[in-house]
Amino acid sequence: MTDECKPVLNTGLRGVTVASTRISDVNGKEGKLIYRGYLVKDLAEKACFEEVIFLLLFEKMPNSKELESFKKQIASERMLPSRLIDALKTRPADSLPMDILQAGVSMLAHHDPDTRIDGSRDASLRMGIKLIAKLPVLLAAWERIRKGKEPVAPSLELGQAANFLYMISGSVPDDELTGFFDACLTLHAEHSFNASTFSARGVASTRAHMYASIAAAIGSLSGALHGGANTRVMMMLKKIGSIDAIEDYINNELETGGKIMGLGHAVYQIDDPRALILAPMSKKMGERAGETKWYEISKALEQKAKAAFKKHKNMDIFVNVDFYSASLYYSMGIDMDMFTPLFAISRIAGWTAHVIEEQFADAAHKPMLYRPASDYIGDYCGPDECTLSPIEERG
Ligand SMILES: CC(=O)SCCNC(=O)CCNC(=O)[C@H](O)C(C)(C)COP(=O)(O)OP(=O)(O)OC[C@H]1O[C@@H](n2cnc3c(N)ncnc32)[C@H](O)[C@@H]1OP(=O)(O)O
Ligand SMILES: O=C([O-])CC(=O)C(=O)O
Repeated sequence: MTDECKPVLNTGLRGVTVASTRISDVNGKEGKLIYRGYLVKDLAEKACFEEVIFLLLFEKMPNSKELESFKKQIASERMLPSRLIDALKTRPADSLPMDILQAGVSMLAHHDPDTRIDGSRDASLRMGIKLIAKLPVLLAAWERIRKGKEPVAPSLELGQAANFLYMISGSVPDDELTGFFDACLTLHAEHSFNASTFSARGVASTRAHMYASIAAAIGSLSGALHGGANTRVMMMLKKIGSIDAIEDYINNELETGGKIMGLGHAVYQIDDPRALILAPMSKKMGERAGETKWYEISKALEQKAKAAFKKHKNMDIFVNVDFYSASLYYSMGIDMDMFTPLFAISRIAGWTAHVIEEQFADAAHKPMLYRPASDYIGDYCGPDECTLSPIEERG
């Protein structure tokens, strides 16, 4: 077969089902996202993030007693080893927070005896809960250390959302701010076999432990085409700067083959249901901060980009989760390079559930070690293998 006749195999596994999952479903046609049977929209409106974590890990919504005890369990696991804080203080202040998180997760493994227990579901669950508790504390500690401040010790009383905002600022946030951030955590918590979750599952499929799997997921989430897009959306909004400059920006990107960050999705063929919830939240948070400019530029950019894609590329384009979270976090006063780490301290809930499912699903649904095939383009020496000549004879 000549090269021209060869089928294109760079499919990114789009539409290929690689395993079953009970954790979530992304319906790309209808724009519906379901966590273990519940619509994400309902969860964001009516449940707190800890209820969602419980649902993802234990396959049911908790009752009040279960929730209280689960919240206490998470709070009791928040403290970081002092040697880890000392290590953070040795890192260059301009290290990327996602790199700090990835390295921090690997360092946390050194302190956890559960990593030494091979193959136990209980140990895996314990490691997952420890990571859910510690990841935001690690991030908040870094946010302060890089600015020359001492970390704030985590609270035993506050929930995940309020405690994180408390640890970065040193003051307890009001209920409105906590509520907004809590909903953001719920909206980002899980999304089936996205790139970072698939990375975690790929590592877990080798029976490596929870920390190894989560470190891989964090690396994957950091990329610009995945979770890293939210930071780039804000950079783009700042570069555009005003509604008047939007059209030129879009035309330039489309003409030069660039990407408009926060648009497009590998699964959704309609606006991302999370973006539909985040857009009005961004507007409200802008009003609260006394600056709606970034929301307004986002809204106008969405409309103009949709029209431009139709005109220039004859295709429909849709907003994804990263599009409005950017202006929302910015209005909350969060630094731009912290947006993707915020994604990580939420998605840790989904990742841990997936690692456990990958390793401990019942026999009928147990996934196999991932090992896809590849198409070797072996045209180095024509149709035959290359002759290995001694080093002194090589050109
Ligand atoms: C949490 C998340 O991970 S959500 C995604 C976050 N990522 C982003 O926002 C980055 C920008 N978006 C993108 O790069 C893409 O939309 C992806 C990678 C997310 C998904 O895209 P895919 O399903 O792989 O589609 P693909 O990249 O093949 O795009 C199809 C066409 O639409 C174009 N397209 C898709 N998204 C965009 C975009 N944001 N800007 C410009 N063009 C785009 C592609 O260039 C391609 O055009 P072509 O056929 O002329 O080459
Ligand atoms: O599912 C995907 O490909 C990306 C995404 O939206 C997510 O991980 O939240």
